[in-house]
Amino acid sequence: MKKINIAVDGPAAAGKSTIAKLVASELGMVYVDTGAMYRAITLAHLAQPEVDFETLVQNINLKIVNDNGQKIYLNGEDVSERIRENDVTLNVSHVASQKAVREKLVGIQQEMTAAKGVVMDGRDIGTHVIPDAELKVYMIASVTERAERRLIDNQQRGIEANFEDLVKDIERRDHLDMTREISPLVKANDAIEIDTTGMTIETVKDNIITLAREIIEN
Ligand SMILES: Nc1ncnc2c1ncn2[C@@H]1O[C@H](COP(=O)(O)OP(=O)(O)O)[C@@H](O)[C@H]1O
Ligand SMILES: Nc1ccn([C@@H]2O[C@H](COP(=O)(O)OP(=O)(O)O)[C@@H](O)[C@H]2O)c(=O)n1
Repeated sequence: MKKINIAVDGPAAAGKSTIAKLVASELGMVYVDTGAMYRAITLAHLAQPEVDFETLVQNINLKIVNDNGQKIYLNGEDVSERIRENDVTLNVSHVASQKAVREKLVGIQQEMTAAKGVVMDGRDIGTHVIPDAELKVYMIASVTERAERRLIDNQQRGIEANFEDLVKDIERRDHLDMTREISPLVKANDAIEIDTTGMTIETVKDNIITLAREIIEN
């Protein structure tokens, strides 16, 4: 069977991580959430805002454990839940626009995908990290549906949230991510767009599995 990489990109809270994790599990592939890496660097920046980004990323110890899901450790501490909190979410797009940060993380991500067999989700995976990925998916959904989904996520995690603020945050982050200078969020020319508005998780997952199997088996 052919070993492939799958790139899943799209705006905030479109369902990328949820679907990428399920697809990886069903196909026996490794799931990598790159947003978590930008969030972990953001957490480090918030702890030391006076340190420039170049120095920050040189001295950081980031460990990513991908085993049926993903855990992320910052300087030895498991920060997988902490990075979902509002202070990180508010600052992450600014941190992710920094050249030193992107160079460091893209390097790690390209090492992780070199041997193939990875489903990786983010903003620039199909365009910059793995431009030769065998399957590229660009996942979108309406802003209101994305905010409703994130509201439920946050309530389940015990993170304070309300619908109006989530709509604003999602729109603000999408704008920053789509207009930044380095590797902005954009659909790769060869990506397949899936609008998940009104779709169940099962249906989205099955659509991508079908696309992947066609490539793997041919
Ligand atoms: N059709 C769907 N596709 C993907 N996620 C969905 C769908 N319907 C509801 N959800 C929910 O939406 C949320 C999406 O969050 P997440 O996967 O973290 O998005 P992203 O990685 O794009 O930010 C999850 O809580 C998931 O259960
Ligand atoms: N490959 C990536 C992944 C995330 N990011 C940045 O990291 C932020 C958080 O990503 P995420 O996937 O955790 O965001 P959510 O949509 O899950 O809230 C994004 O808003 C981008 O600013 C990026 O620039 N490039």
